Amino acid sequence: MRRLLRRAAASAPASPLTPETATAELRITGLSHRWANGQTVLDDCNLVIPKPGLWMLVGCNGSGKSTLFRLIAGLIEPQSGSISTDHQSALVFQNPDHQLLLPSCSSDLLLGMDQGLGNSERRERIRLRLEELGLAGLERRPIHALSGGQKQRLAIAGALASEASLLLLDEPTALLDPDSQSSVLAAVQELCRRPEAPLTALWITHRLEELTCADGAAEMRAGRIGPWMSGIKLQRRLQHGSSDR
Ligand SMILES: Nc1ncnc2c1ncn2[C@@H]1O[C@H](COP(=O)(O)OP(=O)(O)OP(=O)(O)O)[C@@H](O)[C@H]1O
Repeated sequence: MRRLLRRAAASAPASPLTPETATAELRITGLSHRWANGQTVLDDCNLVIPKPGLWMLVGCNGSGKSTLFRLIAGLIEPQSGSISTDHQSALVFQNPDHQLLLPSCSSDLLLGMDQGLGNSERRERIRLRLEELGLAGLERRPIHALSGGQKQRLAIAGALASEASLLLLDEPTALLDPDSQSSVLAAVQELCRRPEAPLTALWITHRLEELTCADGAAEMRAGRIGPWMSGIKLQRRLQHGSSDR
């Protein structure tokens, strides 16, 4: 398996992995980020995703959640600290219309696929990706004829078409009605809990009811990440206005 290790240029060169590092799906150590205007957005963040599953982050606007995702996805280089994972990551945004670029379901999935694959292999992968997101048989469906929930599930299928196994979902249900919200959440939950090759998903939400579906949940506050706890426990804490820190 590939292991990606991004660390700040100023820190020591990448060393052989310790056994402890090797078992985590994602390990973030001492990660800080400051914007050019001097604002510290992430302040010595530490996070370990110990196993595949659906892991949720909550935090008020501006607490640094999306910046953290951009660092994990490699869109920004760490200024200090390190990010280590075996997985290829892919981002899924709030609005699938910003992510779906081609006119039909299959053409959109093709875009993210390894261009070296043969036609039958591509067709089979498209079929599988659609099936696992509850979109079986919609290869030729124009994207404008999908519901909001179907579009978001297609965006997730697109992320997986690139062979990503670490999904970074940034408020993927914020624009959806309750039924579509449930369909997206259930689809991701199933992918994260399937017996074979379960995915690891990190999911940002402001919808506290979603926390009950998480395998673990943590709060981001002023650029720091709190400890993992059960989604129900974090939900209760936030509803009652208390916090660990
Ligand atoms: N490219 C940038 N340059 C300067 N500041 C930025 C940049 N991107 C984000 N910020 C600032 O960093 C802070 C954190 O932004 P971020 O988008 O990570 O927060 P968030 O927790 O995802 O918020 P929200 O819940 O509103 O999406 C904000 O104050 C934002 O204005």
